[in-house]
Amino acid sequence: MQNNDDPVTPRGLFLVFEGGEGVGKTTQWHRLADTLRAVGHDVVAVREPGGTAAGDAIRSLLLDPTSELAAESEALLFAASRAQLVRDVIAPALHRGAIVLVDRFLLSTYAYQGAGRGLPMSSLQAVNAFATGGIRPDLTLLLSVPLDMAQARQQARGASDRMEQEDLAFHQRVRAAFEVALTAAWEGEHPEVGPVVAIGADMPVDVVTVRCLEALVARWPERFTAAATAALAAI
Ligand SMILES: Nc1ncnc2c1ncn2[C@@H]1O[C@H](COP(=O)(O)OP(=O)(O)O)[C@@H](O)[C@H]1O
Ligand SMILES: Cc1cn([C@H]2C[C@H](O)[C@@H](COP(=O)(O)OP(=O)(O)O)O2)c(=O)[nH]c1=O
Repeated sequence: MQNNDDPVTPRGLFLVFEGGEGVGKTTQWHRLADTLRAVGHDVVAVREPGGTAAGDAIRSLLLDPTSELAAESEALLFAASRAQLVRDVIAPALHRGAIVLVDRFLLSTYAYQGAGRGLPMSSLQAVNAFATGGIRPDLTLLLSVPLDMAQARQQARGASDRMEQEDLAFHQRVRAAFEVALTAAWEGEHPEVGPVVAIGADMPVDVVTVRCLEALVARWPERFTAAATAALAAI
């Protein structure tokens, strides 16, 4: 296990999927993991909250519609799950050179607990710096679709959790926060998030996968051209 006195110096690649509910993050996270493994990459795919025994217990508490949590407790629980995931899974995988794909990370906290719940950004940054020990994504793929499409996809998926049950105004604040994260000014103020790239996800699943891979090829051509070629051939 890492501790905060032992800085993480990863060799692998840390990639994050972000966006509101129903944009297709989980679908693309699965597909990208499968596509990369098929061409021989060592891939570790985990989701937040969760991905460890403690994190999965925290996830149940956070998403259970009957849980009554103050906004501050909620933020600390998301951060606790993240702290465990970084130390048990993400940092060790990066050290051995794996590609780590995470379904949600810091940006979700800023959008949901910051914009959604109205907690101060400086507190969230401090708590999360402690939680992550300073480990930073190499790239965040921020998926977006028009609101009506996200809602239709969400309804098709069924049963809603504690966060999904929040009102429309909450989800509009979350959505707006994700959009702001694409601006150069926001990125400049949040170096801990790393670079963020927008992926238009309002297309068939296969096409969105190719878009994700193209974003990776643009940064790391040697590493991802084979996977992108295979994904294109599969359409
Ligand atoms: N590109 C797409 N086109 C049509 N349906 C999709 C697409 N991507 C995902 N879906 C469907 O939409 C629903 C939500 O997708 P999911 O990946 O769970 O979204 P998220 O993780 O962002 O909430 C699922 O039923 C999924 O099968
Ligand atoms: C990681 C994270 C997630 N969340 C929320 C977003 C989701 O509503 C929920 C995770 O549920 P999940 O089912 O994983 O998301 P999705 O349905 O989009 O695939 O937790 C936060 O509020 N803060 C966070 O830091």
